[in-house]
Parts: sequence; structure tokens; C-alpha cells
Amino acid sequence: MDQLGEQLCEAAKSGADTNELRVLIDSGADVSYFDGQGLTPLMHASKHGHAHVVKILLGAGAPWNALSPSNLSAGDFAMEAGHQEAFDTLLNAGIQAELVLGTIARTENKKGNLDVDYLEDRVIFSEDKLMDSENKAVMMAWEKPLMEAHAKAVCSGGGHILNIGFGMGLVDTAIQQYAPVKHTIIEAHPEVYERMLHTGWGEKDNVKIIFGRWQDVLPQLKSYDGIFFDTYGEYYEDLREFHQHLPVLLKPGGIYSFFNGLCGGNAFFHVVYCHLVSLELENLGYSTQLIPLPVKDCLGEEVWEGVKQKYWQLDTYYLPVCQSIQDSE
Ligand SMILES: C[S@@+](CC[C@H](N)C(=O)[O-])C[C@H]1O[C@@H](n2cnc3c(N)ncnc32)[C@H](O)[C@@H]1O
Repeated sequence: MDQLGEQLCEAAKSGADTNELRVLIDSGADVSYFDGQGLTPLMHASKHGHAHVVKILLGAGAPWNALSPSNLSAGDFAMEAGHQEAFDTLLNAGIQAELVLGTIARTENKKGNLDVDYLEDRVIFSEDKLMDSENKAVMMAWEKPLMEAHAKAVCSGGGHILNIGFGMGLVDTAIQQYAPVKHTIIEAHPEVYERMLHTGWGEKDNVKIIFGRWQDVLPQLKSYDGIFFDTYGEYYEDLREFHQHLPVLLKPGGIYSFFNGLCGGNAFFHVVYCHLVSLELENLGYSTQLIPLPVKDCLGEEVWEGVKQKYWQLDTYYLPVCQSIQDSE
């Protein structure tokens, strides 16, 4: 047991004054210390709403994204207890750190894992899911209501719709219900593509399928009234890269949306990433509205049977609806 670390945890818990904290830190107390409960000084301060302590610890280099044994971060503790000032301070720290380092999403892809060779591996189709060769879910049927809501958003202006990532075809089936003038689908996995052809997607009058990675087929694309993005085995960086192309791909007045599974295993990290992606889109000239959709009821434990990783563990899904800031004014 580290005496100074323990003392710092106690001081953080009791909301000690600035001097006391400084003396401890200057004497070498480890701001990243985990006590017997697996909690850091920052988690203790956040849990008890001592915003001044949170600021000092963050300033001294305490990691904002450390996790407790139950996978909660300091921000989760502040959020759960309703400590607004501590929460805002941690949120700001998280956004700043991720803007500079992008540490979480660079090591985690959409479904929360590293999947470099996904496009070369076999996939397994079943009625309620599409899995990769390691039994990680590429797409699951519980997302159907979400996909229907995404389709409604991107089809709101009619016209020409682009969807990236066919998966189980849930969003594309929903898009078809809006009878778009033209419906372009990009799919990169050979077996998913084959299945699209087998199930008649290649024969629909208004559908154009482009086989390949979106990164490679960009020169074949036009501009669209609605765009949806939902790939697998990619990182936040890929989503960011895709966003750089929006000014060319999205027509004036168009609507863009994407599957918002960012850090879907941790409520606070998810909030950080919702802010981050909105900020980055704003820098490109797009406003983002996040529409809350409750998902708790369609996500019982049985849904995850046979699936290697739960890529979504939160009660509410925030559906992004993005449009040019000029259009939204
Ligand atoms: C999560 S699923 C999409 C689910 C779909 N939204 C639905 O409603 O069923 C992701 C799909 O993106 C495809 N994909 C992965 N990387 C891609 C890329 N770089 N370009 C195009 N498609 C990609 C995968 O093969 C998979 O079919």
C-alpha cells in the first residue's frame, strides 16, 4: 500500500483544500494511484462533487479516463451523482485530451475491438445477426428500430440517398420504403456483397450497388440528398476521414447521419465522443442534433448470447442528424 496515494485518496474524498492537496502532490503522491477499491483520487473527488479537487488533480496529470473495476470513469461517478461542475470539468478535459491524442477511439473500432483483417475473413449470417470469424457482431437485429430512424432522417428530403455499409440490409430496407429516386449502397465485404446480389438488391430499379471500400470508390460517387455511414472494423479516424468528404458528397440542404456507437461501452466516454464528433463536424460547417432514443427494452441479456463482445451497453442511443450550418440557420 502506498501511504501518500492513500492520503491523496482520502483528501480527494473529503474535499481537502488546495494547500493540503498541493503539499501531498509536491511530496510525490501519485495522482494515478488506485486504492484498495480500485478507485483513483480523481474518482473519489468526482463521486463527492469536489470540483476544485477535480481541477487540481487534472492539472497535476491525473488520467481522466482511468477505469474502476466496474468500468466506471471519474466522469461516470460525477454524472451518476449529478455533480455538474465536476462533470463539466471532466468533460472538458476528456474532449481536450481526445482532440489532441484520440487515445480511446484510435485503439477501439466501432464495435469496440481491433479487426484489421475483417474484410478478408469469413462472415456468418443468421436471422438475428451477422458475425465475423471471431464471433464478434458486425450487425445485430436489435438495431432495426435505430436503422429505421436513421433511414427516416436521411430520407426526409427525398432525392438521391447514399448508404455506406450494407450489413444485414436493415437501413437499406427502411430507405427503400421512402422510395428514393436513387439509392446507392457501398459494400466492401465480398460475402455481404454476394448475399446482396442473391437477395435481389442488384435488380431493384432505383438501387445502385458499388462494391469496394468507401475509401477506394470515392471517385465513383456523386452528391446526395441523404447520406448514412455505418461500417465495421474501422476506427474513429476513418469516420473523421469520411467527414472530410461531406462538403463534396452532401448536397446543399442534405441530411447526413452515422451509426453512433462511439465508445458504446461507457456512458461518460460516449458523452465525450458525442461532443467531440459534433465539434469536428461543426468545424466542417455542419450542425449536429443528437436525438435520444431509448434502447434498454430491446436489449435483454439474451440478445448477446454467442456474441464475443457487447458493443453497446447504454440505455439511450443518440441518433445524429447533421446538416450544413447555413441550412439550419
Ligand atoms: C454494421 S454493418 C452495417 C449495417 C447496416 N447499417 C444495416 O442496417 O444492416 C457494416 C457493414 O459495412 C461494411 N464495411 C466495412 N468496412 C467498409 C468500408 N470501408 N467500405 C464499405 N463498407 C464497409 C461491412 O462489410 C458491413 O457489411
